[in-house]
Amino acid sequence: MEGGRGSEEQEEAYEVEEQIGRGAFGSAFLVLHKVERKRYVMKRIRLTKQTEKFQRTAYQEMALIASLSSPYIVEYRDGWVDKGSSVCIVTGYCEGGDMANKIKKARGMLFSEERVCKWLTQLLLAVDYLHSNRVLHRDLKCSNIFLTKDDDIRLGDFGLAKLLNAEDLASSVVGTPKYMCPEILADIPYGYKSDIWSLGCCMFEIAAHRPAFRAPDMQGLINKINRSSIAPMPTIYSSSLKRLIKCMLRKNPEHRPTASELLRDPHLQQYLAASWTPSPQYLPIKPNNNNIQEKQRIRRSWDFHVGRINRDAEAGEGAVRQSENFDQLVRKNSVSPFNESTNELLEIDPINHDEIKRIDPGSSNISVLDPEDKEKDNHYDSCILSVDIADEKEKPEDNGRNGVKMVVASDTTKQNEESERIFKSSLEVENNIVGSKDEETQCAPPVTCNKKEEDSVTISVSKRTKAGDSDEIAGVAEETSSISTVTHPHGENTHGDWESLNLIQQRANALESLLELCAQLLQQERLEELAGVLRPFGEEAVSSRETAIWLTKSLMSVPKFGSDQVALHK
Ligand SMILES: Nc1ncnc2c1ncn2[C@@H]1O[C@H](COP(=O)(O)OP(=O)(O)OP(=O)(O)O)[C@@H](O)[C@H]1O
Repeated sequence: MEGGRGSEEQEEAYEVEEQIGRGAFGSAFLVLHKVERKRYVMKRIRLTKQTEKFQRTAYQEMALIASLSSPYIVEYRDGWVDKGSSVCIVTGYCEGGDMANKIKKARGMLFSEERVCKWLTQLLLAVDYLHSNRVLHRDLKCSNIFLTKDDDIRLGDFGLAKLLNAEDLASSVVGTPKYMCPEILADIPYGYKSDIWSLGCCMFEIAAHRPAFRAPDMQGLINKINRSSIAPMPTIYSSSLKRLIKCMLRKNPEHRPTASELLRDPHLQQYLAASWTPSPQYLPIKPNNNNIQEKQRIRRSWDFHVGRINRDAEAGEGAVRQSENFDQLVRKNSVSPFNESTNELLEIDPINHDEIKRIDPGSSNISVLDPEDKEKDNHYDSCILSVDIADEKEKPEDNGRNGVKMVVASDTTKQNEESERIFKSSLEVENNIVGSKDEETQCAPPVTCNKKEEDSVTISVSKRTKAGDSDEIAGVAEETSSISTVTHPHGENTHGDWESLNLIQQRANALESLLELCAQLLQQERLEELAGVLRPFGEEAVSSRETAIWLTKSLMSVPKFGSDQVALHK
């Protein structure tokens, strides 16, 4: 990277094929490397500050950009300062174009859950890579997210904002107000969590094909951003995905998870495993302590859960054999708490979905990540509760049929016999809209795998809807919803308090998720499916009255907490 003659030679290595863009800060060209015969994109960014000091900064920034390399960021090829008036940066050419265009071209046809989750994972890997190298992107938007011909992400234009002067940047923010984060509005410096906000805005847009924040006027927009008031996302997406996007858009930057915390979410594990960098650092589950008995208990539960142990024998009298569909569903939607090669029990270490109290490492422009802070990330207790509306379109026998399947399961709770009586029974209901009805009641094992949580409640609802083969789905086709997690850092509260709190939280979340689902089905007038969801609470199964009594009792019997101790799930 040299100025003067050196830069001319560098520029001569490329043949300009066409100008592909002209923005406020300069121009973009599609160029061909004369020797490599490979296409690149050359961006010429005008330097507004001509001082020697600023040129030095420009070189430093380019050196930084040049030193970064990740499978999910646009490859840097070359860079120079052109006769002191502009910076030229040559990067890899992404044949798939940018995400803003991709959304436009889709013309309302939503992308599949799998595709959105893959993109989210790859973007998080890119952002985590930048942040681990203490680089802020500062200009994350759909038009800076590129796609390869294989539909993989390449994040572009990172770090460039630093080369632009403050006025230009301010005007660019005004030019793209939908990406403004609350801290910018509050005059708090842009930090790592501001990148997370912008990524949340991008992900919302990718999922919903419309901006996360929209208002008829600027004041309305600012109000919405300040309240972090986002419109609902399309119902085809799982609540796990929606939850991940929503938590990136929390108003308080400290409450937004980091990219690496998001990557540890169980919902993204399969996409992470398929990525170029399936680093163990993102595993949500970590080696547990040496409690052998506890390990055996969980191993047994797990084997039972995935059907390795005969359920009839395990569940005892009254149990009914579960359908093959249920087994497939459970396996498909479960993350094993074991390292299957070493048989080692692992512990779920999810993101703290609601109240991660971290110091934002990016509260100043570029700051050092605190290694101790990273350490702390590994010390969250957790419990899991899920309401899953799973896609079952892969099953040939279900092709094109609609139905609802519901499973309610709970681990034993020593403290509460009544809850055990009600929730130890697992209910499976299949309500086939087109044809045959098939109802079974079945005991199911616990799904949670946190050694500290004796009590867990899992409600899992799978719903089959007709889904096309196309990757881009119009309308409702599939849903896989939610793993709600309550976590807390060690030491903030007494263990007993947290156990009770988690228990209440799980129950409240279970109820909330169930009600949300029912309301949604009612609103969409999917009454038969609604009936299927509610059937387990009817006379012949678990009565709604009993459930209500049990929930009320358990909520009334818990100790009171100070408001600062309560991590509420939203
Ligand atoms: N690495 C790349 N691969 C493929 N296309 C690219 C690449 N970089 C930029 N482009 C395309 O070139 C065009 C111009 O890009 P450029 O970044 O200069 O402008 P912009 O995205 O419109 O504006 P800005 O990023 O300044 O807001 C856009 O259509 C963009 O999709």
